[in-house]
Amino acid sequence: MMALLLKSYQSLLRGSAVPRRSMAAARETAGSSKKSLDLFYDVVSPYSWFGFEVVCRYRQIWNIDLHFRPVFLAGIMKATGNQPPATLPKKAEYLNMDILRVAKYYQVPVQLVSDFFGTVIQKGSLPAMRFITAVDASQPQYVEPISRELWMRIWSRDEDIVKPESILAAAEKAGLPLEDARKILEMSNSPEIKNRLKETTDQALKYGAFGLPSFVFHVNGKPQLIFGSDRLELLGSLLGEKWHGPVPTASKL
Ligand SMILES: N[C@@H](CCC(=O)N[C@@H](CS)C(=O)NCC(=O)O)C(=O)O
Repeated sequence: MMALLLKSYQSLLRGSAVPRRSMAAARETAGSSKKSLDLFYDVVSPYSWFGFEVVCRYRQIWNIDLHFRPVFLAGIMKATGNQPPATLPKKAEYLNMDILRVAKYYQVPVQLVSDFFGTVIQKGSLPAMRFITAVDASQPQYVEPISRELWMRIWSRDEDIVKPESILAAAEKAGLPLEDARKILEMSNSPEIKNRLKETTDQALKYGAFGLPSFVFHVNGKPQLIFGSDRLELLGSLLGEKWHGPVPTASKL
């Protein structure tokens, strides 16, 4: 396991992880019947969690080749001059209701955080998103469960996601062996991983992202961006697929 981990880290250092976009373009031109969909997300964002869970549910139904693209939301906000919506008091009031309604409707166990400013704005998510990026570079099969466990911490149980022990606890819950998790945590502070997260964030910005979740798919080689977990019906329609509600297995297909 560790040998595998080191091998993928070495290949990352050699730069073999860089041309990820050209791989997606190649998949499209190869005429694969699977539709490629990039999901740009940050675990600091509860709406990203909604989008993440619903597209995971639709992966088989829509025959999607789903690519998790961890990014840094604060970087997107800074680069675009956007503000987290909840920093506007009236919006924050509304969002506190909206998030709980959507959580129930989408069946994702989101709860409000007790200290929005301290948790989301001040602490943020940089160490967590660097860790997910390092997992993506070394053991990508864990990106989905680790992202989910980090969301469970911050947006369901109101727990920390930036301390090393918090990240390791999430990794353990996701089934990543502790020894691997420690190595990946160390690797997450390397310039390569910092750059990789920055590159993915820049890529989202190039597609036109200003917030999260952002979904990108390609039509005739042209990227199409969709913002929001409330635009999944539209996303399905653009992919030529049918929307069966946020919990498709529970509905009549
Ligand atoms: N209506 C969208 C809202 C998504 C949203 O508010 N995302 C936040 C992060 S949690 C964001 O990046 N907002 C940027 C903006 O609203 O301009 C949804 O339902 O998903």
